[in-house]
Amino acid sequence: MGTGLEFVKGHGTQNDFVVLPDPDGVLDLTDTRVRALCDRSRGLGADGVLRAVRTGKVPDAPAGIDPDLWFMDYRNADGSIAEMCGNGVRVFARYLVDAGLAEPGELVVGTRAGERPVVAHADGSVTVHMGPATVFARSTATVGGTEFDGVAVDVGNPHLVCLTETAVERLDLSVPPGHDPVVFPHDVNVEFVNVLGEGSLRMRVHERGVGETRSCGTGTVAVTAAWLHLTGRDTGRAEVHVPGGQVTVVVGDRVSTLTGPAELVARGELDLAWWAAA
Ligand SMILES: N[C@@H](CCC[C@H](N)C(=O)O)C(=O)O
Repeated sequence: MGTGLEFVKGHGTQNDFVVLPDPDGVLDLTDTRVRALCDRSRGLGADGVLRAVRTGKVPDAPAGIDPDLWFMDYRNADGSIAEMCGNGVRVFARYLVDAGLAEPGELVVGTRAGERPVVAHADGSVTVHMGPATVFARSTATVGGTEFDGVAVDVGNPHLVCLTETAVERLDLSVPPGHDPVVFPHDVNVEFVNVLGEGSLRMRVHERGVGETRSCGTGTVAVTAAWLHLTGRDTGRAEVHVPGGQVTVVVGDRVSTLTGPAELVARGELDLAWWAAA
């Protein structure tokens, strides 16, 4: 490698990220630089940025996370910070293993939602222990003047899940769905879901801080929890089909798991002059 800034590009079910290795926490990752990196015309293009930094070097990391753990400092494409990213953690784990920073198998990743145990499987897929998925309210979303009933779910970050009979392919998600700011004071990720059969869900998502994406890992956990809740159950399993692929979600009493693919597609260097000007 030369003198530029190292990056890795990866995706999980086509939710794509730029990984920036920064073990000592010295990168000045401003929201302007995140926006430039994620821009698909003037940057590398991505839904978000994952800075790989030791937890002890992150001043705003939640208390109680082992300072030696690798911390996923997640940023949305608009530069905003989010608590958690389910597809991002899978890509992050693959990056750590690929870079020799973690052994394949079981590892733990620090996130703003807390520690997340992960299993990096030999076939390239990754299982993430996502913590609890908590249904906390009923609310509504509006798309093109039509109101959809929804269930509010906390998966470390906020989600509004709308199960609907309208084919999700028909919805216009080019603009953010309307939502109730009293229920979601910090904005929200909104999912629309068709039930295909027992344990089989189809989802589209409009992500806070990004726009429509081809997948959202925390969203797949939220839609499974909401579907179970609306069918009178607290625990269960679903295959969730998203535009970018398919993942498996198991919602348990205290913890949910998300299993799906994670692929690294490129590694290279950012031009230092571009970075300085960004
Ligand atoms: N794509 C992610 C979620 C990323 C964060 C989200 N946009 C938010 O602001 O909460 C996932 O895979 O979970």
